[in-house]
Amino acid sequence: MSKHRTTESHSRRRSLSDPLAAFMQPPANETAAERESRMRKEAEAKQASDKIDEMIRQERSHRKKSRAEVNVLLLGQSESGKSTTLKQFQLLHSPAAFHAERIAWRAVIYLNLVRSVRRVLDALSPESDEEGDDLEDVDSIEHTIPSDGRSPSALAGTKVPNYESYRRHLEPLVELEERLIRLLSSPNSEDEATRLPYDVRQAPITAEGSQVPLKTNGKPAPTIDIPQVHPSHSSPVSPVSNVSPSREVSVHTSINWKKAFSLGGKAKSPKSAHTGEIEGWWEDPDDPVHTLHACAPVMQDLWRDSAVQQRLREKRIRLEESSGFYLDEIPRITATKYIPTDADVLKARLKTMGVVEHTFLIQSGSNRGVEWKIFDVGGARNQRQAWAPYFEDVNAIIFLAPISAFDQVLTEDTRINRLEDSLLLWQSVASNKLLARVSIVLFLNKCDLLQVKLDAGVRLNQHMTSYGDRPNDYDSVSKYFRNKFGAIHHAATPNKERELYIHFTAVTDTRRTATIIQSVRDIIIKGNLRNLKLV
Ligand SMILES: Nc1nc2c(ncn2[C@@H]2O[C@H](COP(=O)(O)OP(=O)(O)OP(=O)(O)O)[C@@H](O)[C@H]2O)c(=O)[nH]1
Ligand SMILES: [Mg+2]
Repeated sequence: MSKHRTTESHSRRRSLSDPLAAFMQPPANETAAERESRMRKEAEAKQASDKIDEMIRQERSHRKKSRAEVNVLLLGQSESGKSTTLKQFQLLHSPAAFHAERIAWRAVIYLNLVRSVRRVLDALSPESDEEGDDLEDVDSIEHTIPSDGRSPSALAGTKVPNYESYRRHLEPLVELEERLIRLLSSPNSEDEATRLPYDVRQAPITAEGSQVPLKTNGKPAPTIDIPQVHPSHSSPVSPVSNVSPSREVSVHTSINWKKAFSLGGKAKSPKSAHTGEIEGWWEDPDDPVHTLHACAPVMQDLWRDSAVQQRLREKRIRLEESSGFYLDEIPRITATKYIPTDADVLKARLKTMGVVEHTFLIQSGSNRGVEWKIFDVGGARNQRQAWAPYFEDVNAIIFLAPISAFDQVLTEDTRINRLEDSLLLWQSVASNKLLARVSIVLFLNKCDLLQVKLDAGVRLNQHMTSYGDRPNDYDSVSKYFRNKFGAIHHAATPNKERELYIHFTAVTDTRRTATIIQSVRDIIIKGNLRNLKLV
């Protein structure tokens, strides 16, 4: 009771020194009805005041967005090319850092290569015939939907006489694959032995779906994900890794992931510490390159074997079009002193989980450089819920739709056609009210693969009946996609003034992409200036 009185007398005292508060004080002889009316008015006044506060906050945030920095979000389904586009931004705007990081991609490229070899062996194994060969058995990356209605196994037949010999000679790759995955995921176990050091903050390997996101600065740490081959093709003697469960394996990473793999520190020979000589990993007998180098001739024979090629054709496995394909360059990639080229890094495949942020200082004309933040998100279905929080502060979106994927299905849900998924995703982005004032640039990506596919005779109308009898050539097909995506935006956008910029891209092509990035930069800057005038 006495406490209550004290509080009341405090507020009375405060009110005497504050004329506005004194004015707001209830009259001493206020009736119940007067009190109710006063309370209602006060609540209304508070609501109005909160609304003004919110407007001020929004305006401040808008002004900040328009002036101090540009936030760009890369969106699109998994394997659409978002991370590759980010690499192109790095190559253009921080080439020194990109080059310094090239060596860090060695482990990823090795793993991509080893996994391609394994896919070939899996496709040849007699077990794969016995089990049937439905589309879900192997990563769907290189699998396509048969357009003639027949299952690939119905066509399988060619035997590969040297299969057993290939399998035996390539067995060391089983252990190597396990090691590379371990290296990419758990730094503590092997970094001494391999000269591929890791950031110790990375979390251990986990199956997708059971990941425990690490936190950095309050946000979940980005993770990487390495596609796994379905174990149904394995046998006790098959060179199929026993670290490979049926699901994809996730590897959590942190911002320092690439730094941890770089040439600094342990990637040099211990000798260099004493002599000052720059020596390399090739001196270390435990480095993964030696196993690869030793297996290279057999890998090469396997890939060049006409019976193997025939078998892959029968099974409609087109590894050449899949992510992380290096089988055409085995001698170069497995050379002991191999250093990844820019093109190799752009081709390397690591699935993104979470959101990765990169900052660049971008000069435009006489402008003294504006900070650009580019956010690269995971595109797989279970990753998309992480996108929305980034919508609020975004200035521009680059949406990637891989138009070569019209005959492929999603890895995460093999019932869904990839292009259908892209179209739906595009519609939901284009119609999003939160993004109404955000500039949107559409990359109709993987045009190089589209050309190859159409040239190989794959018909679009077998997968999209709406294409009808139009010619199955690159010009007609690409125009059709442009119109289709354009029409969806036109119908769905809540901002009819918004101009849509569409580019046909192959984001692994550095020269072409550099030109496109320049023009995207100008579009985004222009859009930003326009918004600035509206403030
Ligand atoms: N040939 C060709 N390959 C491409 C193109 N764009 C991307 N790739 C390759 O496709 C694979 C997947 O690209 P990413 O950039 O990792 O895809 P993403 O959209 O980041 O995928 P998530 O991280 O799973 O969301 C990589 O191996 C790229 O090198 C392209 O235009 N042409
Ligand atoms: Mg990615």
